[in-house]
Amino acid sequence: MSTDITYAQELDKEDELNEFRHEFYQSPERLYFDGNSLGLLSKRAEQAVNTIMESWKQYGIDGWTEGEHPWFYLSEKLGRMSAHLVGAQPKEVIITGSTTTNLHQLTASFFQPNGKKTKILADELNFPSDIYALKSQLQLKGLHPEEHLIQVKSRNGHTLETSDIIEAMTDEIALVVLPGVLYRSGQILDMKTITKEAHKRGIIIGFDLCHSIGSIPHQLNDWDVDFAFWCTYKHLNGGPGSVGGLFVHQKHFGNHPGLAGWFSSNKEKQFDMEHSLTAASDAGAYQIGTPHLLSAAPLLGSLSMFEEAGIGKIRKKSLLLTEYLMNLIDTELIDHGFTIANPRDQAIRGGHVYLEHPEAARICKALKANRVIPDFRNPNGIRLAPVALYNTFEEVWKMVNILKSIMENQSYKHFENKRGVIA
Ligand SMILES: Cc1ncc(COP(=O)(O)O)c(C=O)c1O
Ligand SMILES: Nc1ccccc1C(=O)C[C@H](N)C(=O)O
Repeated sequence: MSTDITYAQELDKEDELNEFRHEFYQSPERLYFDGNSLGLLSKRAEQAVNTIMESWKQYGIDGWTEGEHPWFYLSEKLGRMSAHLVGAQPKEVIITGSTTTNLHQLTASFFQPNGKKTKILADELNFPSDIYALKSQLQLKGLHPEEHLIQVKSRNGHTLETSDIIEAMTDEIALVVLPGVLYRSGQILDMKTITKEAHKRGIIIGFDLCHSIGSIPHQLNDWDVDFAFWCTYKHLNGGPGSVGGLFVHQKHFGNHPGLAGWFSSNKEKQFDMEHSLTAASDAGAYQIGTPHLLSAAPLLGSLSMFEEAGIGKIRKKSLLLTEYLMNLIDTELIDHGFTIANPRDQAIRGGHVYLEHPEAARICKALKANRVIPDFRNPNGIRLAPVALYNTFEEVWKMVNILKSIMENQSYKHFENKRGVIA
């Protein structure tokens, strides 16, 4: 592979998603590689917020049923628009809540300790919020997390072995909750095999898709996954705090939600104001209260880009970008003490590259001072996400060369090797 910038420029010419980049607000002097933490704003997402504001302006309360996107049906509509990203039937997805509140809802609904089966299986590498939620759900059922939450260990601190996960599925496990893609190493778990093995043992299984949705394809319905949940502010570019999503397999339709509210209702019945809930007959049943419309609105714009681009093309470009980035790191940064700690194998490599370095915290600060935006993850990780819809190969080239000069001139030493508040 050539390390010349002209090679990167050639790759950009062949990029079939090229046009989408111009739809995002990209500052010309900034190189943004943090789309796995907060995706960039697109003009379509901005426009969609204006459209919802306009219906509020024009219709007041009647915006629930009037206007371009009647609010009463927006969560369902956005669910249908997201279904192809997770391989779901349209009615299996709803846009609602946040990652953590959806996990609470789904655990309250699907974790039914019974007889010997009283434990939840998770892993030791998942994002803390999921672990906090699972522990508190156990406590609500009067179960001690120290005893009832089992966390699969990682052999190398970065990845999980499918065989270790399966081995941990003992006859005491009632529920498994795992990430689809690990937030640090970017490893993709074999959701299909793990689901099959869980079901063989009579265990319900759900996945956190925060780092996989919009980055890799999924086949949740075919894989027979029981439930999944995710945020929409990373690869889906819904904006800070945008409304999350969840999937419930159609085989569970008709069950009562663990945490009910009037938006769990069948829509025809909702305004009958009865005190006994008739829950929606699809994933809509897992909604609770009034949708956060202004935080859902950007998704109308951003999801339309995914419908047009298609997750297949997005994944293809993402793999080329991360391959190119790793190759450049191998050749240009070899002498500077970096380790590529994400899997290289395409079958289990997610959408970002994870570098480790003992000086990672201050290297990230030096990158930011040079207008390159990575993110730092404790204790020594640098995440770099070249995003298919808006990053170019040339940007990857520039970023690696800036990183190289920071290492060569040791300018990172001007900063303290300590994380900031957020990263
Ligand atoms: C894997 C994972 N789960 C949960 C969360 C937290 O979710 P939220 O703050 O959207 O509830 C994040 C990131 O914030 C995450 O990366
Ligand atoms: N929600 C946030 C709010 C503020 C700062 C970061 C986040 C993240 O989403 C971090 C992300 N979950 C991560 O994988 O590190």
